[in-house]
Amino acid sequence: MYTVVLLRHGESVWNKENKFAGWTDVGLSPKGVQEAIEAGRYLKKEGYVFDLAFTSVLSRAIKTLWLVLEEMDLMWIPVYHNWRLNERHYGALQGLNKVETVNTFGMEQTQIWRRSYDTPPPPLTQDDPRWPGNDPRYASLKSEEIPLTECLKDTVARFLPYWHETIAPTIKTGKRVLIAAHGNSLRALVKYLDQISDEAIVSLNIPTGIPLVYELDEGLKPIRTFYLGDPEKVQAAIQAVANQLKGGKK
Ligand SMILES: O=C(O)[C@@H](CO)OP(=O)(O)O
Repeated sequence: MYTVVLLRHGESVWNKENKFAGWTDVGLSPKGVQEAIEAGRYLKKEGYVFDLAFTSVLSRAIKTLWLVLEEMDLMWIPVYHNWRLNERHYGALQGLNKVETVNTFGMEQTQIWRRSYDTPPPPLTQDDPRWPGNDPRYASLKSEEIPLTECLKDTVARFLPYWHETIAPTIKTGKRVLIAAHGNSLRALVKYLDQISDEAIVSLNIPTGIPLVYELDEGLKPIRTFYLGDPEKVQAAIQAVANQLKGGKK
């Protein structure tokens, strides 16, 4: 049996302000820093150890991983960064407040952009300052790999090659792996591992800063999955993510 731990970054400044972030490189809020430290403490207390870690190229996931590894006395393990673990690109919604988006475009449309499997938000144009193509961390990407927007289906499509080519083979060598990433890149992985349908994935939400443990069989099929934390608090945190559009006028 293999054990892999997935961790969404701690609360970001834009999670706190309830803004769509996507590939915007926002940092952790003070609460997010605390969540990451507590996740590290909890993992250590429960006896988890990692041989290596994977993360995105976005600071909120990297910083979360740093804090976790510091708490676990594991700052020395190899860490691999890859853009394929980035958050889903939120297109022209990046930077907009979620409730204000509901007020402008309506709940139904906003919910489709936020959670439908295959309808992406409106795209950026390449002259938009939010376009990632001028950012040096994406310099090695082909232009067709740099998203202008993404639905979850697109995130699954760009994430899975990294899973199949790098992460899954690493797990199969027996290495104990931690993946620090984002709400929607982890939803993409959970969808794949648990074979969740396109319809059911709409209502799956992942809370910030709470380790999600997967015990996998030899073929990397899930045997048991659980969050490390008080079940009531975990449920409340999941519900809070689901409720982020609430409070709008339409
Ligand atoms: O803003 C984002 O990039 C994501 C994660 O914070 O938001 P959501 O949960 O609405 O998909």
